Amino acid sequence: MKARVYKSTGSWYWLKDEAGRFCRGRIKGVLKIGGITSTNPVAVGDWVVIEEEDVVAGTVLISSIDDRHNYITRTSPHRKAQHHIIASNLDQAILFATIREPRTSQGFIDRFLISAEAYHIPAILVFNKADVYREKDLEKYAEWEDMYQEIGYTVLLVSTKTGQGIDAVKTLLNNRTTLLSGHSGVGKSSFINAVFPGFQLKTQEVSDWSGKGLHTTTFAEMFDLPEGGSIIDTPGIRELGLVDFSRQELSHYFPEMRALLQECQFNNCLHQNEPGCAIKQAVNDGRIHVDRYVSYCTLLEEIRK
Ligand SMILES: Nc1nc2c(ncn2[C@@H]2O[C@H](COP(=O)(O)OP(=O)(O)OP(=O)(O)O)[C@@H](O)[C@H]2O)c(=O)[nH]1
Ligand SMILES: [Zn+2]
Repeated sequence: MKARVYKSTGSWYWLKDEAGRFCRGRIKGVLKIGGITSTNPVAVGDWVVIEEEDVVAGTVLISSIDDRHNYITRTSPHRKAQHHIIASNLDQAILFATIREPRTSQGFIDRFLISAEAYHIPAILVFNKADVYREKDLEKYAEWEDMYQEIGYTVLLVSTKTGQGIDAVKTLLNNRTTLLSGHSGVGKSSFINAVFPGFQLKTQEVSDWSGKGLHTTTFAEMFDLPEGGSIIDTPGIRELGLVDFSRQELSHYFPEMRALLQECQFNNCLHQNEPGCAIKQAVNDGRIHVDRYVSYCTLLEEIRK
């Protein structure tokens, strides 16, 4: 029978089988996944095959893991030798951000988007605390909304306080597995509490099964939403780390640059001062937003060769 992993504590896993029953499972023998060595072979979000172990105790054995359509790691998706998979099979990642109290920086937003691109996870931007935005903040929001929508990202303005825009986010969560990310204090918990009353209670129940209390800071955990779909919200992974890749790869994770890369005169162009650079041309023409190009240059500086 198939089951999905909701929580991992190292040696035991909390699973939900196809019939909707929760059970506790552990790994049967040695599991190999596509030749990858991982410090935790089974991750939250994985689909696995289970076999009955102890019917009375309700425990099962995990005998194999289905291929993952994507996953996030603590270090990097490219450092295969030592990576630690935190969560898998994500349909989307939402970044909660704010224009005020406090202002999320564009650098942080772009970092998140680039990581999501590198992990092959569709990203959504949700700007919260609309109720406190002043005119200048709303102008900034409008500017970012234009800039990011133009590239193809979904951008929403919400307030968990007044309820503005909340239904639109709720709709996006339906029947999907969503990773929630964002700086501390942007209102992720407020959002969950506002749209899913009673959810807190449920988290408690699920987390108590091990009898060891909550260890959510180190281990990812997935929760079902009452109206279908599930979210992964773990403090330790709220800020998707910048993945580890080469300087050459960086522009591939900017969707607005990706389409133009073939047009640069040099195929190893880093879009700095090279002649015949299609990216710089597009920045000059206004087809690529100059602020996104600045983010690109800043990140390029940070990446060692
Ligand atoms: N004005 C206003 N304040 C909000 C809104 N949403 C959340 N807050 C406040 O922002 C603060 C942080 O909210 P939380 O929901 O705890 O933020 P969080 O993202 O879960 O933070 P961590 O749990 O630290 O990651 C709280 O004081 C909330 O009351 C909003 O829409 N408007
Ligand atoms: Zn170029």
